[in-house]
Amino acid sequence: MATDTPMQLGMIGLGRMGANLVRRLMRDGHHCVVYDLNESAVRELEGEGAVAAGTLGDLVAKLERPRAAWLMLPAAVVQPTLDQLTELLDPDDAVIDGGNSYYRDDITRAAQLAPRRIHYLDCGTSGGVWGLDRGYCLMIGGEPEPVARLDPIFRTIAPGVGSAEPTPGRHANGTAPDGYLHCGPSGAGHFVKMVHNGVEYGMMAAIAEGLSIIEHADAGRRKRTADAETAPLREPEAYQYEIDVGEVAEVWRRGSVVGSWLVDLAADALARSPKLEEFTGRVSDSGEGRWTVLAAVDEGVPAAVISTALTDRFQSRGLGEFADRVLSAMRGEFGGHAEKRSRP
Ligand SMILES: O=C(CO)[C@H](O)[C@H](O)COP(=O)(O)O
Repeated sequence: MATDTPMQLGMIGLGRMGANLVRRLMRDGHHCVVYDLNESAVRELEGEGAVAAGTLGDLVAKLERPRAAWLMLPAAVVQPTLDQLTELLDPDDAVIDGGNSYYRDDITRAAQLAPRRIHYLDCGTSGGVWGLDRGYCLMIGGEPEPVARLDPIFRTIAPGVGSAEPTPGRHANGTAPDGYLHCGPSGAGHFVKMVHNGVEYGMMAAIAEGLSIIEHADAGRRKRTADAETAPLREPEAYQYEIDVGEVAEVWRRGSVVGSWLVDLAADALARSPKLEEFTGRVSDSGEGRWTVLAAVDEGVPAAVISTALTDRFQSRGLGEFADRVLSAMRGEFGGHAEKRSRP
């Protein structure tokens, strides 16, 4: 592949996502000027053909006008970086925030930059570490003109039409079949990406729970002590299966209704480590799940699966421990039920 319309883009933030976006752009014939606080990340991409910048000012100076600068940064450092960067920009330049910022911050930022005619686009970017080869699904918000101007950049980053079968009966115009979509005005891109990540929480939780139920299908074989904490297992003979969950994930990948990239990834992880012993099971969350639930509450829309998946993550980090103590205490109070000190 090689683009018909090579463009120049400044990339600020060369972590796994930013660096691979640059590589994908350069592979397709675009020109990148790159900056990161981590100099070795800059040098590495310079070795691959990017133009290195030592400071934000240097990056701005090396970009042709109207400039386009893409931020690929953790949400917490977007604002300070933007404050410095936009001081150096001119009317008609465009900034694209490709990270996972809160869509409400996009609305504020775009409005603040509008009087200076600096365009601010929000671009939800999904694809993770696999995006270099698979491409990244892009969910874009902002004014139509800069979105149209940057089309060759979005087109290169996105997976392209070949990445999925065409949907029968769906019109073929527009860019969604290529894997990128102008979702609406400022904030709309990150709004759609926020909900995408909420969906991700729910799907991940369902896959994990299903595989866990299968992992425990031998519960009838496990020895229980007389003072076990749990009620006796009903019909132990019904739970006598020792099923290899890695093999189940593998077979689900083939023709099943739940086959998906997330199942592919689960199968991969289980193939490397059947009991996943290197994980403690503390699952982080970086904001999008919470914001999705807040939006559902504001809209008055039921979102039980995503909400539960979010609080499961809190539980995984021990944040439910106090509630568990209160439960245990109440149980002791009303029934004199002593808490079991050790697990069977
Ligand atoms: O955007 C992503 C995938 O689409 C990121 O991987 C996501 O930020 C991970 O989110 P969390 O830390 O909340 O699980």
